[in-house]
Amino acid sequence: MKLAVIGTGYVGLVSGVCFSELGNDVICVDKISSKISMLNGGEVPIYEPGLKQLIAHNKEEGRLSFTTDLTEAVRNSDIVVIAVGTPSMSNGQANLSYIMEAAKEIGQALNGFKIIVTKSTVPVGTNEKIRDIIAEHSMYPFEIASVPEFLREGTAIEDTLHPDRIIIGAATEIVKETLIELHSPLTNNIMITDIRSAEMIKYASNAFLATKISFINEIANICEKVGADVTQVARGMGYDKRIGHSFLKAGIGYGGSCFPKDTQALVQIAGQMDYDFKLLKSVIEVNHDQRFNIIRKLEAILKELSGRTIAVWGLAFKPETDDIRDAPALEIISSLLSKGARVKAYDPIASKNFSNVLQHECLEYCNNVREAAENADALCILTEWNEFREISPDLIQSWLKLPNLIDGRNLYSEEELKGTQLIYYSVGRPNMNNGIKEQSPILSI
Ligand SMILES: NC(=O)c1ccc[n+]([C@@H]2O[C@H](COP(=O)([O-])OP(=O)(O)OC[C@H]3O[C@@H](n4cnc5c(N)ncnc54)[C@H](O)[C@@H]3O)[C@@H](O)[C@H]2O)c1
Ligand SMILES: O=c1ccn([C@@H]2O[C@H](COP(=O)(O)OP(=O)(O)O[C@H]3O[C@H](CO)[C@@H](O)[C@H](O)[C@H]3O)[C@@H](O)[C@H]2O)c(=O)[nH]1
Repeated sequence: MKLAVIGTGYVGLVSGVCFSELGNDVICVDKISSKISMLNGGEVPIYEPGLKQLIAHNKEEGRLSFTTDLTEAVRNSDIVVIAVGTPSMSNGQANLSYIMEAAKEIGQALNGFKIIVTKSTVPVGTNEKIRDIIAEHSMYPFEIASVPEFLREGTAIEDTLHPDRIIIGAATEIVKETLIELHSPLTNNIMITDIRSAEMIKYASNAFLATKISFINEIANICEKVGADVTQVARGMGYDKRIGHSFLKAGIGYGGSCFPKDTQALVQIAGQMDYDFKLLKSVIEVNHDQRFNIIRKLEAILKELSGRTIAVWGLAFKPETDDIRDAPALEIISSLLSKGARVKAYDPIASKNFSNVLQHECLEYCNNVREAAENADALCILTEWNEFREISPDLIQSWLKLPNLIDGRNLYSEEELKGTQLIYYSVGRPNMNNGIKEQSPILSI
């Protein structure tokens, strides 16, 4: 099949290259000419493991190309995939301006029957608006479909080539049949549904996963008070098949380009229909507060942060990505700076993106873990990069001026801390001091 994919962010690029890998002819379009020049020159504007090689392979095979010319791409395709951004507006609602603009341009470009598939995450009813806008600008017949995307950054190719499920929201047989044929090499688990339900499945899935994270973070906060270990609690809970192990890692809260924006958008979608989504509002509030536990823990140890030097390892919202959209590190570092601390930050690949949005005279971007940690009054770990796991707590202690380690991702085990003189605060686990576990007071029962 011939596909035009509009937008070369994570979703457009990864799904475009994966469709190409399946043997389809794919033209990826972006209005940002620098992105297209990079892609044509063999560079990839985002960091995603394996993506560069897969793009190169499919370009060589002659099945994948990049252009800024949306009209030409649409005219040479049977299926047009919309994968443009739907960022948050200041009130939390999804900004649909890129979607509407793309729909208009697609409508103007149509030159015969095509299926227009929306992969962007959009509020319920948006695909119907897309249909109206295209119809307004085109005299050719077309059909629409909602095929939401569930890939995760960092494992995007694996997720796309081996998805848990494909959701196809469509109204007519021709669309259902064509899209089943397109996706069937990926999985047998293809669910056909109506367009509005497909749109809602995406938001409900992200909201549910975000809820799991906020739930376990609250359990972690209680574990700290009662002297239990949240990693053990999550493990024990996860053995129940109805609960499962995934998305029960306590930490500093979720970030990234999706959960924060999609949870906010779903609250707004509900609100517009006069429904107060109380549970999701709490999930968002808990998530926002969780990142400040890092500050509270630092203050518990150091009291005053003004004049202190704090090392930070990890700026990306999660490992294996250079994406810093809504990364907890942004607010944590901003808070440290506002309290008068000096921050030495290191991330294996996200420092450049981070420094584009956060510059401060007291914020220094370091070239490696040691440079960041040396002579600091405390080290905070904010992203669980494997590179950090490999560094022993002993070595960290030898680099720091004061032996304070705040581990926001529970990287180290009790065993690894034994024998060190570190004061170690993690998430939802007993604090360690000089290699010894601190006992919480026993509950009066
Ligand atoms: N990032 C993810 O991991 C992920 C996963 C699943 C779903 N989603 C959803 O997919 C959508 C895209 O996300 P993303 O992170 O890939 O977006 P992004 O914002 O990183 O990239 C979107 C790209 O679309 C381009 N664009 C916008 N309007 C255009 C137009 N009219 N013509 C050509 N190009 C245009 C922009 O220049 C940009 O490069 C969002 O709705 C998002 O919520 C994202
Ligand atoms: O147990 C967990 C799991 C995740 N996180 C955090 O949650 C955020 C999101 O992680 P993840 O879901 O792995 O990354 P994303 O790439 O944002 O992917 C999510 O958002 C995408 C965009 O909608 C969806 O397509 C994916 O299915 C969905 O997992 C990150 O900050 C993680 O640190 C936790 O704190 N604890």
